[in-house]
Amino acid sequence: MVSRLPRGTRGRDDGAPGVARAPGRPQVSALDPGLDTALARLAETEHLLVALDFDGTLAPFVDRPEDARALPEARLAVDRLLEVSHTTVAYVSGRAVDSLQLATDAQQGVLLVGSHGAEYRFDGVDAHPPLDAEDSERVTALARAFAGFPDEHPGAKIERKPAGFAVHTRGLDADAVFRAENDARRIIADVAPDATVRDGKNVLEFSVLSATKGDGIDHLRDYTGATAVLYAGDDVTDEDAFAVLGEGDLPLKSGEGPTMAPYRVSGPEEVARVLDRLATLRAATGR
Ligand SMILES: O=P(O)(O)OC[C@H]1O[C@H](O[C@H]2O[C@H](CO)[C@@H](O)[C@H](O)[C@H]2O)[C@H](O)[C@@H](O)[C@@H]1O
Repeated sequence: MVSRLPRGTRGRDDGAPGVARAPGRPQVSALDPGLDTALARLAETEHLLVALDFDGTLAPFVDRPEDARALPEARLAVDRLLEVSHTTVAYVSGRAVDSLQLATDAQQGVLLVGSHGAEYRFDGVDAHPPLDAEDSERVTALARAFAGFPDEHPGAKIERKPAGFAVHTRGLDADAVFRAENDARRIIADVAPDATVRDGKNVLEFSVLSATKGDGIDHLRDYTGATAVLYAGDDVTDEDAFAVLGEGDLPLKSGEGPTMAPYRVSGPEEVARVLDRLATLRAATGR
């Protein structure tokens, strides 16, 4: 359901004369007043969990998944949040947890949720997907079935994950995307018809597990004892995370597209601005 969608302002009052800002900090700019009020309320909570999707939320999209990096100002805002007590930051991604660790160069203390809620790395301890023998066989069979895929679909890339694969089509023309996705869906239907299939931005993903980012948020909430959660995400799979948020939490959509999140900003730059503002508000509570 698409509900009211207050939007962060874009470019309004940026770099106003006389407004001092620390190097690397996002430019000072007024946020949507409704969003700013919600951030101020959130900052007052006893234990705050700030859970952040990565690609499209902290990091702009790039052609090669291994090249994606968070905007420096987003990273700096996370650093500021990590300095405040009773505040936990988590990265929650469709990436495998190893890939997420590499791409984020995750700061000490940041909790990681990978593979859409199937993998966790909390305080240096890994919890891997509980693949039984049958699941493992299905992953192996899929690997075999997709072995020739990049040759049959030049430009398409396969990204391996512990419980499945992503078929990347960024940069292909519409016909090639259509053929690649059709072919991938056919292979999955033949080899692992029960697999979970997810559409993303220029990517088709499939997993022999059915965990969602909503499971990831529930687990993070239990683990941290968080009394309120900000979750920011840009893609369809982030709707699973928004769906488990409730009273007192703050769902924030990054970028275009339908969403159930009541707050929206235009993309990673504005997400960084929101996080910086939240860090300021949270620090001002004296924690
Ligand atoms: O849940 P997320 O952190 O948003 O991860 C979703 C997928 O992100 C990555 O793919 C996307 O970003 C790439 C780098 O910018 C881009 O090339 C690709 O087109 C996007 O779909 C990642 O590679 C996937 O594993 C994630 O599931």
